[in-house]
Amino acid sequence: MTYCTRLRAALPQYIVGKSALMNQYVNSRFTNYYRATIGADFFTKELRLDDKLVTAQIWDTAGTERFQSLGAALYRGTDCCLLVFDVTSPNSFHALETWHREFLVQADPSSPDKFPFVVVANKTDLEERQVSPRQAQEWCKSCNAEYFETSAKEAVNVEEAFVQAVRLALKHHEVPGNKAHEESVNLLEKAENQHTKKCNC
Ligand SMILES: Nc1nc2c(ncn2[C@@H]2O[C@H](COP(=O)(O)OP(=O)(O)OP(=O)(O)O)[C@@H](O)[C@H]2O)c(=O)[nH]1
Repeated sequence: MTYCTRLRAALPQYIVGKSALMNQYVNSRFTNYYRATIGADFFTKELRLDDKLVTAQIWDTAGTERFQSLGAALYRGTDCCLLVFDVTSPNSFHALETWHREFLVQADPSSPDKFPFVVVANKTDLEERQVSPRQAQEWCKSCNAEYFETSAKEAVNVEEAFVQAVRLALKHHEVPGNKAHEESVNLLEKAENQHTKKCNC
């Protein structure tokens, strides 16, 4: 059975390493080269979770673009949101509050207080850390978000963070009445049709 779920990396306007995290998770690669994301990038990743084959759609949104300008359509139907900050940038950490709030406004989930968030503290390989794990964990507790410390550069905890996001996304997706439920089912049908076509060729 194939499950299809959607995640978004909705992130503050700092170059916190969103694309690097994606690249590490999807392609097992890292580069020091910086290329700004324009609009949003889209990736898929297939993974086996327990007995289920899951296709995760992961959206990497541009950190330099105003959140609102991307439009609610991009955020609706999301099953889980990853909020990323850079542990060497207190500003990127403080911006999480705004991104968290704005995401809920734009995505407009059926039960905002139950919507799953994963907070990712990235660039932990750097020595000039300025946001402590305790500080970050306290904030996560206040909004019921799960917390991971990562280094996209050294491939530390990246897979763990994404896999947990997929688990939470599936759980959210399976709750009838969630807006994401219907949209994801449509996506699943599309994927199956494509698969049949491929097999017939
Ligand atoms: N040392 C270190 N550098 C990192 C890490 N992750 C990303 N970087 C670097 O940080 C810079 C920005 O990374 P990106 O992944 O492009 O950042 P982004 O958040 O996607 O930026 P936008 O696309 O502008 O939103 C790049 O030069 C990366 O090489 C990390 O874990 N450790």
